[in-house]
Amino acid sequence: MPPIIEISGLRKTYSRAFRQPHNALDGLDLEVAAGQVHGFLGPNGSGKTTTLRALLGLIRVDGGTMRIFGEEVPHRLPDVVGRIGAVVESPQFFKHFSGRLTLQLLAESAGVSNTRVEEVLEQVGLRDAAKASVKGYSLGMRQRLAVAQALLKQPQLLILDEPANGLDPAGIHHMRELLQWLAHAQGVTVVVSSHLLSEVQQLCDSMTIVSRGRRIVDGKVADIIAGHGDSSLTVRFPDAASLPEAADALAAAAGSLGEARPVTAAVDRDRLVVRGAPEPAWVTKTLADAGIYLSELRTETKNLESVFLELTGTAPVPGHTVQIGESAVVPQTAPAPVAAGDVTINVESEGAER
Ligand SMILES: Nc1ncnc2c1ncn2[C@@H]1O[C@H](COP(=O)(O)OP(=O)(O)OP(=O)(O)O)[C@@H](O)[C@H]1O
Repeated sequence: MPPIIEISGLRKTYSRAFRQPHNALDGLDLEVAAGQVHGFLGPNGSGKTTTLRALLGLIRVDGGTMRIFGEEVPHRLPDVVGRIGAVVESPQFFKHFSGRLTLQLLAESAGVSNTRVEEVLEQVGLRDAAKASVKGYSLGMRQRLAVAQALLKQPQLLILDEPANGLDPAGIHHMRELLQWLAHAQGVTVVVSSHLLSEVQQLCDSMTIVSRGRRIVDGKVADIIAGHGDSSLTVRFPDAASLPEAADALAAAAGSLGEARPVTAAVDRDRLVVRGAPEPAWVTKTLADAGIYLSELRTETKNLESVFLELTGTAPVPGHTVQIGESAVVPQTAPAPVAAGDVTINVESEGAER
């Protein structure tokens, strides 16, 4: 099955008063496969919201190609917009309406039944607060209402910008279960941009990490962590004077292992950091054979946060070539954005380009 979202070589430059133009997207590539939760991760200002807004036809881009459900957007957005639900940036609602009335009005205008309103209220956990007016809703409740709104038309693609924003831990848990259920049981493709790395690690099947408007890495979350998750061992001794001797003993023993991947043992202040050891017991035995006894041996496993920091810390600098994948040859000017029309989108200030 072709990807649900395909973006190639996307470029967006913002002009800024009295300053150099800023390349928010510098040849960004993105692919999202069907029926999974895909995390879109990147440091502040790396271009996530710009990408999502471009995809939804809310801003013009300066180059690149984008496809949703195989249709080129923004040209063909009207053909696919009915299959997309999205929440981009802070949702805006009429404060004096209740959550239920808000959804009922939207449902009516979209030709969706009232039964569906009750279903989505239940799904996002707002049933008990459905009668209350939105002005009394917390940020997290508004976020749930926005997701409910995006779900009304039973979209096949759900795009959420920072969905955990404002949610408490129980709300995050609930949202995670809902999004995973939608993807895994209902076959909805869910794209989630987030800063919450541990949340992405728990929520997403696959992810794309971006930095400075470019893709740094993409793939299954578990594979990315495993691929960059070179765990290390921290070894401490009763006497720090043993450190150089221990490092030498491990280096000598590593030479006879004949492993393709070298074992390294580096002294770092009061500890030895060992990488590439076949197993912790190999370190203990090697040191004991050399007459060196350790006081602590700890495995330091990398998580998504350390992988993210490592990858975005070594991100490409502006103007350099893309690291992963090739950007397509792109037109210099993309067609005008299509109005949001009947897509379920919440934006703070539609199309406003500062
Ligand atoms: N309308 C605009 N006018 C000028 N510059 C903009 C505009 N929108 C975004 N930018 C700049 O483009 C870059 C990318 O912004 P964008 O909001 O896409 O990043 P992001 O990854 O979503 O960031 P965050 O995680 O902080 O939301 C930033 O440097 C931002 O300041």
